Formats: sequence, C-alpha cells, structure tokens
Amino acid sequence: MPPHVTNAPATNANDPLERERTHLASSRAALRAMRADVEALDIKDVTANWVNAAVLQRQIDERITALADLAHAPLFFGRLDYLHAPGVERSEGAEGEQFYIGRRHVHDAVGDPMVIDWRAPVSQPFYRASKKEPMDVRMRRRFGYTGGDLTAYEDEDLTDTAAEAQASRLLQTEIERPRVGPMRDIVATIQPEQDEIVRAGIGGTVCVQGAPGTGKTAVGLHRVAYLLYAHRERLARTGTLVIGPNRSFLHYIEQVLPALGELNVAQATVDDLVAHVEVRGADGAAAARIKGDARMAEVLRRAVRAGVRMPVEPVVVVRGSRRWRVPAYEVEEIVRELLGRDIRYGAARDALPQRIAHAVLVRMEQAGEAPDDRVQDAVARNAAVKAAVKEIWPAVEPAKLVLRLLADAQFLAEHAAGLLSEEEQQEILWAKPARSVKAAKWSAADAVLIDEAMDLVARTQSLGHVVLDEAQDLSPMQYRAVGRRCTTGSATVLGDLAQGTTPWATASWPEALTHLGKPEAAVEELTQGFRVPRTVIAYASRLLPSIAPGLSEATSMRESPGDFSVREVAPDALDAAVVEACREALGREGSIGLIAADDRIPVLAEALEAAGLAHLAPGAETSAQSRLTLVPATLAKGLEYDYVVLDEPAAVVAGEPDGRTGLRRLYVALTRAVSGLTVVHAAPLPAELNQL
Ligand SMILES: Nc1ncnc2c1ncn2[C@@H]1O[C@H](COP(=O)(O)OP(=O)(O)OP(=O)(O)O)[C@@H](O)[C@H]1O
Repeated sequence: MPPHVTNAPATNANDPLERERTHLASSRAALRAMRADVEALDIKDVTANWVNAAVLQRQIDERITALADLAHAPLFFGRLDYLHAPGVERSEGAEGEQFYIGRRHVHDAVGDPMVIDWRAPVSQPFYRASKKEPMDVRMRRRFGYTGGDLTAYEDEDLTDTAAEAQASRLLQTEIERPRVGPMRDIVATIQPEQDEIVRAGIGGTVCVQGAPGTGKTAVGLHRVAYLLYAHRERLARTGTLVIGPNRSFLHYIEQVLPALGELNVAQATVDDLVAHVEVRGADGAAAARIKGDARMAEVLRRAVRAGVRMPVEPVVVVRGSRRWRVPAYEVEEIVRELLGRDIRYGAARDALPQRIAHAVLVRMEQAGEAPDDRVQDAVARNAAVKAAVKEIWPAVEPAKLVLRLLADAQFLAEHAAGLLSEEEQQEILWAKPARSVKAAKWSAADAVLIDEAMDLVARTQSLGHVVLDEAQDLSPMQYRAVGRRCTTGSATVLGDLAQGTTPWATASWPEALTHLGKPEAAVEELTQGFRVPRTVIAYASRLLPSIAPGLSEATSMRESPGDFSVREVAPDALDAAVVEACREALGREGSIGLIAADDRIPVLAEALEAAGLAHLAPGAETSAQSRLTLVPATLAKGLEYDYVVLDEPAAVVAGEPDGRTGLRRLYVALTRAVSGLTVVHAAPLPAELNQL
C-alpha cells in the first residue's frame, strides 16, 4: 500500500520543513499500515491447538500495542546525513546516506526503512558525533515539535570545524520543559556521557555514581531498552528486571519502557524479591544493621550445614536374599567429599542416595553381579538408604532455620561464634521468640535472611540483566539478594552516596559491588544535572561536606537559575504559610510537590483540605487538573516536581534516627525541584544549611 498523506497543508516542495513534514506524514501512514497488517493476521490456520493460539495471540497483541502511534511522542526526532553510506547491517537494512532517527523502526510497503530505531548502530552518531569526532556524519538535524506537529529543525554541520559548536536550542527547550505526569523518555536528547552507559556491552556490570538529577534512572531505563534491542532473544529467555526503592517510585517510572516499545520488563522492590514470608514486624536500626551485615551470610551457611551428621553405623541394603553393607567410614568419605564441593545443600542432599547406591553397586560387581543403572536407582530409593540420608543430611526449611537462629540463643551462639559479638547476638535475638513461621513477626531484614538461606539450599534463578536504582540504600545482605538474581547475567547499579538514608547505606561502591558479586564492575560518574536549577543545587550542596565528603556538586544544564526562596514564619503561622506557598506555586505551570517530614503529613493534609486545595499521594499520576502532591520525605527519593514547597527542614532531619541520615534525607528533599523551591520554616534551619 503506498503511503498517503492526509490533512497536509498546502505544501511548498522546496521548503525543507515541508519536506520533513511530508516524511513524517508518510512515516505515520506506514506505521498505521504496519499495525493494520498485524491486526489482520489470521492465526486460525497456523496454530495447532488453543495453547499455541493463546501464546501467539498475546505476542500479536503486544506487537499491536508496540506499534501504536503515540500522539505526544514524535515518530522521529532526528536525522543523520552521512558522508558515505554505512553498511546495511548497521542500519536495519536501510541503504543510503540519510537516516531518520526515532523511537522505533518504521518501514514502508516494500520493507524499506523510513525511520530507524534509535538503538541501531547507525543511530549512534546522533548521540555521540562531534566536530572533533564526526563519525562520518556530515550533518545532524534535530526536530522540534509542538503538540504532535513538526514545527522546527536545527542543523549542525559536523564538517565545519572552523565554526564554534553551538548549544542546541531544541535540546535546551526539551530539558526546560515543565513536568506533568509520570517520567518520560529522553531518547531525543541522551547526552554523550549518558549514551556511553546506555550502550555499554551486556557482558559487564556498570555502576553509576551521580548527583541528584543527573539522569541515572533515565539512563538505567534506556539501557534496558538498548540491551533488549541488541540481545532480544537472549533476554527474552533470561528476563530483565528493574529494581526501585518503593511502589510510588516504580509507578512514576513504569511508562518509560512501554513508550519505547518494551512491554516485558519486570519491576520490583527488593522487598518484593524476598517476599517469602509476610513482613509484619520492624527492626530497630541496630538490629537491622547487623541482620543486613555480610557476616550473616556466613552465620547462615554454617547453620544450614550444621545439621549434617557423620554416620556412625553402616548402611545395610537388603535385596532378595542378599545384604549389602557399606561401612560407616566409607559413607563418611562420601559425605566429606560432598561437603567439600561447591554445590548447594539441596543438590548435595539429592546426590547422596545415588552415591551410597553406587557404593552398593561396586560391591555387587565385586561379587560377580552385573547391575545396571536401574538397579542403582532402585537402591537409591531403598528404605535403608533413605533413612540414612534423612539422618545424615536432613532437609532444611529456610524460614524455620532463620526462625531458630533468631529464637534460640544457644543455636545462634553456636553458629555466630567468632563472627558476631555477644552483644550483637543479643541485639538480633527476638525478645519474645516466635513459635512458628506463620506466627513470627518477620521484619524486612529477616526476609532477606530467609532468601539467603533458600539460596544456600537451592540455587536462585538468575536473570539476564538487572537494573538496580537507588542502590546506595541497600544493605550488604540485600546486595547479595540482588546479586544472586544476576549471577549469570549483568547489572546496572545506579546511586548517589550522598542520598543514602538507611543506617547501613553504602559508603563505597567497590565494596557494594563486591557484595553484589560483581567486584570487577566499572564505576562511572555522571555530573551534568538535568533537573535541579543552579541556585537550588548550590543551596542543597551546602550539605555535601557533612553527608558525603569528597563528592562534587552537580552542574546544572538548566539555563534558568530557578526560583528559590526561604521563608521564616512564626510557629503558629507555619501551616498557613505552607498552604500559601502551595497556592502561589499552583499559579504556575507544571507539577507541585509539597514535601514534609512524615509525621507532619496528616496536619498538612488537613490544612490543604481546609484551604480547598486538592492533593494527591506520591505515585498517583499528576495531570493538568490535579497538580499538587503531598509527599512524605521518606518517599521523595527519585521523584521530581516543577515546584517544590519544603516544609520545616528541621522536622525532616529530626525524623531520622541519626543526624547524618537526617541531613541526607533533607538533601534528597531539597533536590526534587525542576523550576523552583520554596523552603518554609518556623524552627531554626539546620546549621549546615547556613554555612557557605
Ligand atoms: N539527556 C537528557 N535530556 C533531557 N532530560 C534529561 C536527560 N537526562 C535526564 N533528564 C531528565 O532529568 C531529570 C532527572 O533524571 P533522573 O530522575 O533520571 O535523575 P537521577 O540521577 O536518577 O536523580 P535522583 O538522584 O534524584 O534519583 C528527569 O526528568 C529526566 O528526564
């Protein structure tokens, strides 16, 4: 079907903008045709049964969704004019020297590409080429859109080395665009330093340290999209997972990958990964820190294997009229050999009856019999062998084992000897020991211990790639839990040491990566900030020497210095002043976040309601109608709002168990603003904020 142009305005064929609009219209039509082709597929004749049909239909439905023409996401955002035609294998089969770069591949009726996927090798110079290194590109064109209409373009002649490289207006406009709704993709404006991480090979793990707003989350999500493109079959088999700090954060980012056509990426929090028991309890900071310490892995390893008993009696198997006897010392040899091997407890337990049976078979052969494999299997299933295995290598139920460690001081002392001090053991023992796995008030850290024990018994299945966001907050035991989900794959670890707000927050990336099981991973740093305006980041960075000495302040890519004010009011005027600041912010474009200490939330919710200001909870989607979100400080991480009103910094600091964590929480709250920040306070500001 030839592409047709609808509703095209009177065209002037020589006007470059008109020509580009024509290409856009034809590409849209071609995309519609691709979708229509898939919709018209009749699967009745090709599927033998309903299971196949259901699977195929699901794939087709996904393909139809992936081919949707997203009204607000332009089909292409750039064009590259090469000096020489690159090979077709680099350009999704396209020949020629000119390529339109977009969110997905679009081809015409005869299969010739009209838009090339941003992830294709031929698209790479769009992000990386410079006058210094033009990558065989003559010209890079960026397109500007208003609504869904192509309204502008901007050219960069990469061969003209005499002219100064100019900052792109379109890029700047994109960065400064007000935020409403969930996180969006950045395919049109990925920066060279970001692109290097996005396109890093699948084989290695990458760790990214970056100040607030440097695009870590964005980069992590685009990296998944890139890897899915470059290694689609492998990852379809092994799976990909994005791990974020909490539900509201996952909700905020969940539309980025679907907008890039990727619908099959799982999302979870670390707690979701280890949800083997219902978590109804909470640990104090000291206990949580010990339970999250890597030494617990060794305590568990010892405890799991502690049940293994060396045999004291021979194993005697009766078959027909004959008795076969494997002496205790020989069974012990087998057990020692299995203990010495690097295999899971459960796998060794499965192997033991076969090994004993083998010893019986050797005796049978020595006696002149000729037993085959079936005989060995039968002997392995023999009641005497089973009984011996049960005695020597008892089955371990991971939750029960952890229960015993936390409830039985003697048992803990036995396995924690030389690892945990007596005080530490005392700290993690339950004051009121639970009787059963069901009745126990498990904490989040306990669930991680159970996960570790499960992995000691049976290997956890590994995925192809895992993205771990806000990684700085994980305990060593949580890193291990994530690490065992990518033992045979790779990971992208994203975080900011200055934003660590758990008592066990990461102090060094190499150490964290060792716990993750990827000590060889490269640590990269992102420093260009895309979110926080200059004045605001400068203010927040006053905290850096106290919360993360050695980390440098982020730069701001935003041109507008940002609105920034600090208002001091009398204590009884605080709530009203906060409401007033929200009302002012609502007078501007974009989303508004009112961030406050968690225990201030009910009071502020009431004050907003009394003033007639509707508000949302974090994670709920902001829209043009409801733009104000009331955010507890502990949920602010990773989120952003055009205007932020920050209530009472001293209360945010006081909400945390220690001063440093409090200041880090404040740093997170101060760095959520895109266009402006108003701090309203009655109590004195933390001294660290007043230091210049
Ligand atoms: N290259 C880019 N072009 C346009 N916008 C960008 C770019 N990189 C990042 N951004 C935008 O900057 C904002 C901050 O990005 P992101 O949330 O990924 O940062 P972060 O480093 O994860 O921040 P935090 O440390 O606060 O979690 C987002 O709105 C993102 O879309």
